[in-house]
Amino acid sequence: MRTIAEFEAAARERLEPAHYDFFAGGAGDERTLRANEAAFGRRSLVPRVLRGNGKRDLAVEIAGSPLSMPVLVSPTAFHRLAHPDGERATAEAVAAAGTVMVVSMAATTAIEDIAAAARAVAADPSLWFQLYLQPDLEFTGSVVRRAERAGVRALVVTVDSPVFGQRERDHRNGFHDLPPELAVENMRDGSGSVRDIEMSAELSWDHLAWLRETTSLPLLLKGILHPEDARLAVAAGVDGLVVSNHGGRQLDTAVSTLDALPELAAAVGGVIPLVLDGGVRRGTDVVKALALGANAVGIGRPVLWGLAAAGREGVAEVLARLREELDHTLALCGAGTPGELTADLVR
Ligand SMILES: Cc1cc2nc3c(=O)[nH]c(=O)nc-3n(C[C@H](O)[C@H](O)[C@H](O)COP(=O)(O)O)c2cc1C
Ligand SMILES: CCCCC(=O)C(=O)O
Repeated sequence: MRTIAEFEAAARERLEPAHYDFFAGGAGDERTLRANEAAFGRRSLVPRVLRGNGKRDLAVEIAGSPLSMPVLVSPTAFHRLAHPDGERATAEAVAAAGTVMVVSMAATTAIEDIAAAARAVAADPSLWFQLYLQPDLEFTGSVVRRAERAGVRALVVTVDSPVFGQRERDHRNGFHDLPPELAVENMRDGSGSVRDIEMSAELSWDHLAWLRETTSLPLLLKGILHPEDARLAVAAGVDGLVVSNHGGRQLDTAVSTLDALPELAAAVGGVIPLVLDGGVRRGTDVVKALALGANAVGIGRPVLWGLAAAGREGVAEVLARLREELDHTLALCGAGTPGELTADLVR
């Protein structure tokens, strides 16, 4: 299998239909889900030539973490629904590839076990932890302490989910919960019972200020689309933003991330890094996002397709293909590094 589309087809064959739909689906009419990919298709590259870039270097640094390429793994829930090895397999493949895995708060493996798996293949792996701020701040604080002790290098606070998106496929399939043998392991409280993740519309910048006080880890906000929110985030001392519409799973008809990117890049003016996710499937997509102002991209579903199709090897293969395509596209655009990509290369 060479392309992410082929991995998706293989994953679809293997997965229970309701689980495939949970991974693949989006909110409402899935307009935003489609728009993310379509936005890359609407743009063309205008390559430069004779630039003398025989040796390319894909490495970047984001929020203090080194990445071997400007592609990280966005947080996705329930990896053990995709493959029995679940998040451990993902962590091994991502650590071996030298990039960042953002572990979902809704992982089906405990953060300590994910960190151990990553450390078994790389001396100093970069794991970030995604957090839904819980209205119970004391419990939120205990999850943060746990992630810190496990050695995560940044927190990614998802802010696009004041309520859970309406996913019609899940309603139709009656898919609402994990099977009884799986649990959201990072939501265990002191007594060992597993709490439900609460989405809360009460959350405000005050809660973020509390989090900023409670940890010294770099903080990124995930799910920023409005430039004014980007400015507020900079003012709040946030260390980075993930330009995301949750892969079209929250607000349907929300702007595609690539369309939102230029205004967000202008709003932050390079003061903090921007990671874009949603619809990235090819090396050319990565180049377009970087040229229009992202410092890196995140991939969600492609990792799940690799994992479902072939476990750790499948995730490794998805990352290897994207790296190869990115390197190839840089060469064809006359660029030697991600930093050389500029907006004039995109129409
Ligand atoms: C099955 C699935 C589960 C997800 N779970 C989470 C999650 O737990 N936390 C979160 O912040 N985002 C979650 N996301 C959103 C991803 O982090 C990311 O924004 C999105 O998948 C990017 O789009 P892409 O799948 O087109 O690459 C999930 C996405 C999918 C597809
Ligand atoms: C409570 C699980 C949240 C998973 C999630 O964020 C998603 O499915 O998009």
